[in-house]
Formats: sequence, structure tokens, C-alpha cells
Amino acid sequence: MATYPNGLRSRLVRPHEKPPSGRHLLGRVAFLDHHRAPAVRDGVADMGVHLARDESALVTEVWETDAPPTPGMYQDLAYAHDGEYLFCAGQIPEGGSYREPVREDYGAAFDLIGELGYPHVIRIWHFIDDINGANADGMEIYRDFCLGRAEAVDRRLGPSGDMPAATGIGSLGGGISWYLLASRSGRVRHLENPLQVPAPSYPHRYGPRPPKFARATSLSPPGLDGAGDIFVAGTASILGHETVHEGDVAKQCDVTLANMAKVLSRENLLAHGIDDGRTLKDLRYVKVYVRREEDLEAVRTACAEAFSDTAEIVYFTVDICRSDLLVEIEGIAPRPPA
Ligand SMILES: C=C(O[C@@H]1C=C(C(=O)O)C=C[C@H]1O)C(=O)O
Repeated sequence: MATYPNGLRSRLVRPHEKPPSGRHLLGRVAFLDHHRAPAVRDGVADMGVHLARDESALVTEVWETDAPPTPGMYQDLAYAHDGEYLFCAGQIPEGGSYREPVREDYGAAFDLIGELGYPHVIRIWHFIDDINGANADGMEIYRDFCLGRAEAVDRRLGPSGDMPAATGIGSLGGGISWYLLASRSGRVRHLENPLQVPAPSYPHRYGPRPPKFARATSLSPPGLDGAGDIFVAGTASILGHETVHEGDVAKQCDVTLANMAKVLSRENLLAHGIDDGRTLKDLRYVKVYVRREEDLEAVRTACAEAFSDTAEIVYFTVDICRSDLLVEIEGIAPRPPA
């Protein structure tokens, strides 16, 4: 059996930096000024997402692992797997309605997960063009997306099926780009935030079907049952199920950071049966999404204060799933070194 001394690790690589070496590349997502279809490129499962307005936001996220991965295509999905971890990326072209294509893509991903044997989904990201715009039937595109996702999850996992930490955020073009990570035998636990209603229980006023995701997911690699890597979902200024501090980016930032701190807190981890506690200073690979360009500086200042000097932080100017949200943040709190 393969050993996983370092496990699954991500890195954010800037254009001028050398790509990492020494470990195996499971997957690569480039945040670009155009989109690039999922494909196996130079032996690596790869996708480009149109998220960068200018050079400063050009960054490539790479997922590294311990064992040599096998890449491939499954229908239009690019994937790679190494015996313990699976990376899979898909892109749904721009269209008048996303409900059905989302259901189909999710269905294909569930099939792939089943066929290859990686049943524990760890994390999913979705980048949705014109997320607050209307589809051909006048429904908000984010709600249209949520409908397709909920139907796919119902079909495969049943109505109470557990979904992992996710991000559902705007993009600058290219329909919907999405990617996921899954594990074969690691221990995956999904966490909620006592300050927020679980997203799958949001009331109907936010759309016909609620978003299906957890506030965070903890992954303990095989053989290490204790504290895992904690993947914090895209988090915003929502208390209960309501957006708070409409129009005030500084206050929205404070609530967002407080929500993230709460999810990671010892009290919350213990409530989920995990004997551990983390803080915002433990977060790495932080992605910050800011709706309005003019708010970037204020958000940067708040994040520089909240996060560690050694955290890698990238900023994108994109729309957010509710039109009254101005900022959203996600990150990963890796398990402490053994
Ligand atoms: C900000 C929120 O939701 C956003 C949408 C998500 C989705 O639909 O997958 C996941 C996390 C966030 O990116 C929220 O509801 O708190």
C-alpha cells in the first residue's frame, strides 16, 4: 500500500515562480484572464478559470500528492487519481439554463467517484459566470445552479446526503467551471457553524432549492485519525441565514472573519467530535473574493491583520452568490506537522 507522509497539499504559484518540484501533481487549476477547458496537459489534469481581471490576480493552484497519479478524461471531465486522492474538473458552457447541465455534470462526477472508488468528497469549488444575472427563464443563475446541484445530490445521495465544504462564486466568463477533491480511505468529517443556519436548511426565499454544502470539511489522512486538514468553505457576512451589514464592506469583513474563526474554534471542533482547535492564524491558501474594486484595499488591510504573515492570500474581484454580499473568504488550516 502506498504511504502518504505529506498527503494532499495545495500551493498557489504566481506566474514568475517556478512550478513546485519533488512531489507529484494531482491537479492544476489556473486562474486566468480567459477560460481553458478541462484536459490532461503535459500529463496533468488541468483547467483554466476566467477569474483574473489583471496580472496581479494571475495564479495557479496546484494539488500535490505522494504517489504518481494516473490522469484521464471521463466524458468532458479531466481527472487524476493516485490510489488515495482524486482530483476532477469540469466546465459547463455558457447557456440559457444550468439546471440540467449541472445535474448531468454532477451525475458524471458521482459516476467517476464510484467507478474509481473515492467515495469521500473533501472539497468542491464552483465558478459561475454572471452569478447574480438571470437565466433564460428569469431565474437568478446562482439559484438555477443550486436547483441542478440539489437534484443531483438527491438522486445520488438522498435528500439528507452529506456534501463537503464548497465555494459557489462569480467568474468573469466561461459558463460554470468547477472542480473537486475526494479521498478513498481518509476520514472526512463535515462541519457546521453554530452562528449560521446550515446552507441545506436555508429557507425558500433564497431560491427553490438550497445550496448543498458544509461550512468546513476535516480530512484526516489514512492512518492519522486525529486532527486533520480543515478546508473552510467560502464564508461571508451571513448570520443565521441572513446577510448582515448590507453596503458596509468593513463590517461584512468582520462578520466573515468571525464566522471562519467560529468554525475553526476548539469549541466547534469538539462539538463535531474533533479534539483540536484552530484560529485564523492557522489558515493558509486563502482566497478572498471582493465584489467591488474600490473595496479591495479595505479588505486587504483586514485580511493582513487577521491572517498569518506566512499565509498565501490571493484576491479576486468577482460577484458573490447573493447580490448583497460584498466579500467572501475561504482557506485551509492544515494539520500541524507530526
Ligand atoms: C457564502 C455562502 O455561500 C457560497 C456558495 C456556496 C455554494 O453554493 O456552493 C458555497 C460557499 C459560498 O461560496 C453562504 O451561503 O454562506
